[in-house]
Amino acid sequence: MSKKALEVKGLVKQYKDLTAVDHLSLEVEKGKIYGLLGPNGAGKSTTIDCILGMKNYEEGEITVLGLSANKDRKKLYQRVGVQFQSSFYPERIKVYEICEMISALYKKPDDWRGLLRAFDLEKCAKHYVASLSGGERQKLSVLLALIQNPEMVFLDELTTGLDPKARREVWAMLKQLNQKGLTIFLTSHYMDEVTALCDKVNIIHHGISVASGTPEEIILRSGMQNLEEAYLYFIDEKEMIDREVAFSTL
Ligand SMILES: Nc1ncnc2c1ncn2[C@@H]1O[C@H](COP(=O)(O)OP(=O)(O)OP(=O)(O)O)[C@@H](O)[C@H]1O
Repeated sequence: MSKKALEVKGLVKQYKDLTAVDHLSLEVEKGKIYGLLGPNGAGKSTTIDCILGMKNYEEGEITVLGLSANKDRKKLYQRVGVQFQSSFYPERIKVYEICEMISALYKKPDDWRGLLRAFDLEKCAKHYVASLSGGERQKLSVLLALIQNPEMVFLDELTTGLDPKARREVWAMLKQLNQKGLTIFLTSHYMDEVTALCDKVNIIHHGISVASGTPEEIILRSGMQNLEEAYLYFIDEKEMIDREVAFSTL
C-alpha cells in the first residue's frame, strides 16, 4: 500500500496572464502534518483548490489518497475533510444544525457533540453561526472539516483570528487526531504554529517552491536561528533573484 497521502507533480495554474502556481511538486506521507507556507498571494489557496478539484489547472498530475479529485470526487470527499471559509455557511443556521447537516452527508461521522466540547463551542450550540465571534467561527470551520472522521484534512489558514489559548487548543486537538493517524495539510502565516505542528513544510513564493523539508532542515539550510527568520531569508532570496532576472532582461 502506498505511503503517500498526496502527490502533486508539476502543477501549473494560470489566471489569464498570472501564473499563480508554477510547476509545483510536493508529496505528503500518510500520517504526517504538512505545511504550505508563503506570503499573501503566493498561491497557497489556489494550490489547495486545484488539489481538491475546485479549480481547473493547465498542467500537472495530482493524486489524493490514490484518487483524482477530477475523476473520483465523490469517493474522495468521503475520505477528505476540507475547512471552508466561514462565509461559505448559510447565515440563518444554528451551530448544532450545521453540525447535524454536515454529519448527515457522511457514512461514518464523528460524534459532533464531542467535537463541540473539545473545541469549547458547546455553549454556542444553539447560537446562529452568523452571531459567533470571528474566532468561534474559525474554530467551527476546523471542527466541521473533522466531523466526517476524515483520513486527511485540508486546513487553509488554520488559526487566523484565534486568541492564543484557542490556538493552542486547536493545535492540541489536531496533534491528538494526527497521533491517531490523521494526515493534515495546512497553510498558516504563523511560524510558531508551523514549528509546533508540521513534520514538513514547503515555502512558496509567486507560485514557485523556494524551500522544502523539515523545519529543522530549512532552518539549517538558511543559516538562521528559527523558522520565521529562515522563511524571510528564502522569500528575500527569491525576490532578489526575480529582480536580477528582470534587470538582465531590460
Ligand atoms: N479567481 C482569480 N482570478 C484571478 N486571480 C486570482 C484568482 N484567485 C487568486 N488569484 C491571484 O492568484 C494569486 C494567488 O492567490 P492565492 O489566493 O492562491 O494566494 P494565497 O497564497 O492563498 O494568499 P493568502 O495568504 O493571501 O491567502 C494572487 O496573486 C491572487 O490575486
